[in-house]
Amino acid sequence: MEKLVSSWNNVQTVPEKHVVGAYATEVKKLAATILELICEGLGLEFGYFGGKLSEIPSMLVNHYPPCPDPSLTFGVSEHCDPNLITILQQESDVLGLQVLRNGEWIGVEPISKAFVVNMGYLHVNHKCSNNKLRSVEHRAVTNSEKARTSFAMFFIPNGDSIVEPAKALADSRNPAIFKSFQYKEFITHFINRTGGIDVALEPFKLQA
Ligand SMILES: O=C(O)CCC(=O)C(=O)O
Ligand SMILES: [Fe+2]
Repeated sequence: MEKLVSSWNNVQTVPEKHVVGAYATEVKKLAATILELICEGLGLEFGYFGGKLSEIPSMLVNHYPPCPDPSLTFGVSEHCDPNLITILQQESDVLGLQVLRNGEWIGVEPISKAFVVNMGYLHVNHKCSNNKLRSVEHRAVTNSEKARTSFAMFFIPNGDSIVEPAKALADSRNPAIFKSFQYKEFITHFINRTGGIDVALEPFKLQA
């Protein structure tokens, strides 16, 4: 985490680096605990998601000024986060985040002192676990009167790390449907893709 904070040395727009650094450190611990609990729940070995798969913390502060006509623009259009796990704090009581459930967009009400935990897009790679872990499509809408701010901390795999269906979760009844790939191969394809998010993993699918 020191690396993250020292990388802000030239960033004049982070006024309270020690506060942000302390926040990032605590959120990182939370993410590590959640990832360990997920491992335990899925029957994966201790530390499966630790290390390289969640090595790079990245913080994004989203600020959405009021928009006179929210029907004209999204704050953030629909997407799945292309990382391992995201811990999001909705700062104010303004509704903005929506998740797609059964084809319907549902508002995620901000709860004071609570985080939203998003499984990243890489978890579609765990379809071999019968979708026990799903990445949810989400978006942020704007508000006609109030500004909104959210803080997202993304935990991103190291570019060289290998992403693959967990061997402990794939068997003859639930065969792996994706091949192993390096995270950097995926993210390059994800960024440069021409279609929707459902095509981002196409090149990594195993032949049926
Ligand atoms: O502002 C939000 O609630 C969502 C932001 C988001 O999805 C993102 O930064 O990836
Ligand atoms: Fe997101």
